[in-house]
Amino acid sequence: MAELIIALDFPHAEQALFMARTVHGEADWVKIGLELFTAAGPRVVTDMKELGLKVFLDLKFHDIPNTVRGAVRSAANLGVDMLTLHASGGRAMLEAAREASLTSRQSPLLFAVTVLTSMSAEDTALLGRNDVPGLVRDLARASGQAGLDGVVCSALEAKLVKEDSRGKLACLTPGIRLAASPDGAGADDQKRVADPAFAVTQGSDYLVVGRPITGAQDPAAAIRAFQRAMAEAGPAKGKPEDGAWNG
Ligand SMILES: O=c1ccn([C@@H]2O[C@H](COP(=O)(O)O)[C@@H](O)[C@H]2O)c(=O)[nH]1
Repeated sequence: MAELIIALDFPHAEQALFMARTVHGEADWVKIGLELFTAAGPRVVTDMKELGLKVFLDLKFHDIPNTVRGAVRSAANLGVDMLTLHASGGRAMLEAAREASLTSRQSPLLFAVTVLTSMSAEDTALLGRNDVPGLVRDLARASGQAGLDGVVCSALEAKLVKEDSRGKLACLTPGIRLAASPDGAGADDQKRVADPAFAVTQGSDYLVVGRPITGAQDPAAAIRAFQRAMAEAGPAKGKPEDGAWNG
């Protein structure tokens, strides 16, 4: 069963904790990203853990292997359950991260970011690749070879990653919106977007949702709406043209 992760993108710990208490009991996972961690520091991780929540630390490490090894060790010591690094950091960096995770007491799950969901083929063309799915697949392969647990991609590539890795890599998909609209309305700054049912039918294991929940009038009700859509995902909804658009 796929799990929902709530992205707590706030500038102050108090706001994040207020939201965490509001959604408590509705979701097991929260995501602490660059904005919150930079503002609030490691203490906010401890606070979330004390509330009984699982913490996904989404700092997307991308540096030389020795530095990333140390960063993963530090994050593991904070007690995070999952963290991210960039797949494009190279094989040695990914392996250093894995070694640090495996030798830590907590061994957090490691997910490699393939192509950010805010990027389109126009963006990746600057990196010499205009086939987003192909680039996601290649970066996912490298992540799998380095022994990582999974990758971050959009729901549009989840099926490809699952098939290519023979189900070995878990898929974590941000860019999830309830009302998937072909003209991109409601997508905010996300380019590769899908609705929850589509993500689940494509094999996504973790769906990350921020603003549609944290910006809702009733965040707990919004979480329930996402969970209902995930639970209702039937096999008939898996056609590529349903529930997805590609900006
Ligand atoms: O490729 C990526 C990797 C990470 N994210 C993060 O997910 C959430 C999405 O928030 P929304 O408000 O639902 O758009 C956000 O914290 C990003 O940092 C991503 O969107 N895409």
